[in-house]
Amino acid sequence: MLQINNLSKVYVGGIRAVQNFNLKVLPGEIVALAGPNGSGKTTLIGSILNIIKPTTGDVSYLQFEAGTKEFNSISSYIPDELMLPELLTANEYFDFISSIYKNKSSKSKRDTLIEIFDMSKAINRNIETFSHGMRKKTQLISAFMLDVDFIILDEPFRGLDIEAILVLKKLMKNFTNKGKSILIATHDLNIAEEIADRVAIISKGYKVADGKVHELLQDNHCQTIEELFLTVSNLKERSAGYEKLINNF
Ligand SMILES: Nc1ncnc2c1ncn2[C@@H]1O[C@H](COP(=O)(O)OP(=O)(O)OP(=O)(O)O)[C@@H](O)[C@H]1O
Repeated sequence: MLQINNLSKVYVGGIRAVQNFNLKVLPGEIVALAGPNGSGKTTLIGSILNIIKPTTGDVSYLQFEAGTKEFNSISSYIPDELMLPELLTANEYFDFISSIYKNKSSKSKRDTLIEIFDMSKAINRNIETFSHGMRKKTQLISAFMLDVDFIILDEPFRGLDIEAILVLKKLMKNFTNKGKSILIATHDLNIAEEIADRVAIISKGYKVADGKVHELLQDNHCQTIEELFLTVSNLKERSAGYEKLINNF
């Protein structure tokens, strides 16, 4: 189980990006993390990856603390930015990732992923020649070819075509059906509702909702996940205000 315990982050200058945040991602679960711009998602993910040092609190998976060799060897991460080594071919990049994860990388999984993401013809080309979607697929293949216990995905569906979206949804379900865990950060609430077992909403650094979507809708007297998001993020009044502005635009 991935566990974020009472995590807070105050940046230099006093900005409180994350405040007393707790979250569990159980084996077999997909949890979606959503929140308005600037609400603390990136800070939280950075803390899980040990790129950002929390002011208080910690992150662990079973007995392994974030930042340890053990923690890193059982996790993989796909960032939203498509930063890849441009002068390597996709195949060379996969070799490189495999060499880091050593025996945790599977050649047969890699071949299957290349096939189902329709990348067979591209893998011997330099990444610098890839489109946005091909870069995303390259990152997804590099994460799902590994035998890790949990994956963190930042906006994994952004820029993928319809077929790749369907493939990714199935892959994610297949991964968690084996008792593994996925945390995705996304602004796409419809996909979050469709694929996540639980949704956690962060607003101004605080966790303001965490649960199954149908239960959260009921508890907050909301009809849709968008309405829920605006309600728990305290943005409902603002949204009524800008509706007026748009009507008079
Ligand atoms: N390095 C930094 N120094 C100071 N403040 C920062 C730093 N990084 C982020 N912040 C602040 O922390 C808060 C949370 O930012 P964060 O990037 O975690 O939000 P986010 O939810 O990922 O936003 P978005 O959806 O726009 O990507 C914001 O107020 C932001 O200005």
